[in-house]
Amino acid sequence: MNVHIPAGDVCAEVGGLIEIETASTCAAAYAMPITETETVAIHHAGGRTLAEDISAELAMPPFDQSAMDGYAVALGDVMLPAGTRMPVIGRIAAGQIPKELPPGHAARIFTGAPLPLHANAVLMQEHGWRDGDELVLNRMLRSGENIRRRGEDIEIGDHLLSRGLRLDARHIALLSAQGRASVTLRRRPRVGIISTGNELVQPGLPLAEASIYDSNRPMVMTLAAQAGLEVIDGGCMRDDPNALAVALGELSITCDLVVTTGGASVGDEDYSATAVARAGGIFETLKIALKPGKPAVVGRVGEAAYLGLPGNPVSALVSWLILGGAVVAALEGRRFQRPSGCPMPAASRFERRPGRTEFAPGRLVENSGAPAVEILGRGGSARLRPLVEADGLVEIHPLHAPVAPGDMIFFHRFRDGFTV
Ligand SMILES: Nc1nc2c(c(=O)[nH]1)N[C@H]1C(S)=C(S)[C@@H](COP(=O)(O)OP(=O)(O)OC[C@H]3O[C@@H](n4cnc5c(N)ncnc54)[C@H](O)[C@@H]3O)O[C@H]1N2
Ligand code: MOO
Repeated sequence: MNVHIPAGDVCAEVGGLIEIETASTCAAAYAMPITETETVAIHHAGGRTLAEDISAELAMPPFDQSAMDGYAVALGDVMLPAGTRMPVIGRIAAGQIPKELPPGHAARIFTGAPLPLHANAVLMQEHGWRDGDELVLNRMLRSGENIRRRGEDIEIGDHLLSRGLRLDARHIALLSAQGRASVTLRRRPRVGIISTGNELVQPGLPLAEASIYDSNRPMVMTLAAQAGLEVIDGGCMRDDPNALAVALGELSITCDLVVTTGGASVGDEDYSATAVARAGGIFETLKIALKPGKPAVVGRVGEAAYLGLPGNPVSALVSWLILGGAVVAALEGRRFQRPSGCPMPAASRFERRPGRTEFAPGRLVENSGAPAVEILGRGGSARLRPLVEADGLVEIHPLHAPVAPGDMIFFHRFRDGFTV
């Protein structure tokens, strides 16, 4: 059955265009959260979504230890002044089990080595010198100096990480330090990606007249892979809604999300919504208060979420970051939080009309010694060069028009999380 849900039923409309947040919510509503989990070796878990809550099973540090190369000193409650002398007995390297240190004595010790019993301070080796078997302090030493105490970072039972978290290198380090060789993760979302357009030619083949090379599919496949998804290449298809419907139906059997680029707008040759309907899916055509990335189709085919990105390459990129980010988060059972960007002053004037949130390529520059961002590539949703010359995307508020030099705009540095 073909079901078309008019945009107004679900989405709040603002001046004929829907707000970005509403569009993201609409897109995400079609995603069915993945419930399957799998156990994965810790060094393959980066970028994946945690499916278990993690509590500390190990205190960290696990034992009292030296934070410096130097001398462990059993100084009792007193503070030792510079010039103090004491006998040095023993040597403790990392990994060795120390003997008890009698009060008033010192032992050579190295960073990470366990403190001997009674030692309660470590003198950095730069702060003392050896006179035969004796250590001479050349500065004062207080109890507790240069010691990492057992459990001072983490105590057994502390809550560490919550299910739904996307793991990065910091989390992998913490899990490894806890002795975890593997973790339970949500299965990776599987995304099938198709580009559409009679004008498209595959890179590597000769370019026919009135044709361009397909750049969207490789770009979105790369973005999806960077977001930790399993990517299935659905190929490049002609503007034929029946053939596209068949391809969507096939991909929806194995994929959690099917993405097309092109044909998302209002032209007679824009077939993505028609193809979804012919595949038996449901959809909404969105007109979003977003520049570029105004048109998009969201919906579902079978059990797979569907996302029809606009054909212009920069539009496809922005639309993927905004809508794709929301759909992927929903599939992974995460709450989608669109990165807020970092406030930065604009380096120069940027003319624009109010109404839509605008994303434009931006380059970091220095303005009278202070960092600022220069907006590149005026109005070019089809222009890849400014995108490549940029350090990130600037985000301009819908009502901020025009942008004057020094005005605050929001900068999203490429790879600062704004890669989904
Ligand atoms: N009358 C209107 N026309 C258009 C509107 C509108 O509101 N009213 N919106 C414009 C906007 S904004 C965008 S964005 C585009 C979106 O168009 P479609 O999603 O239908 O995409 P196409 O028409 O198929 O292609 C647009 C453009 O992008 C090129 N393209 C398409 N696929 C690829 C690819 N895989 N690699 C590289 N380039 C691609 C295509 O050749 C076109 O130049 O619609 C506007 N029109
Ligand atoms: O939205 Mo179109 O994406 O302005 O180029």
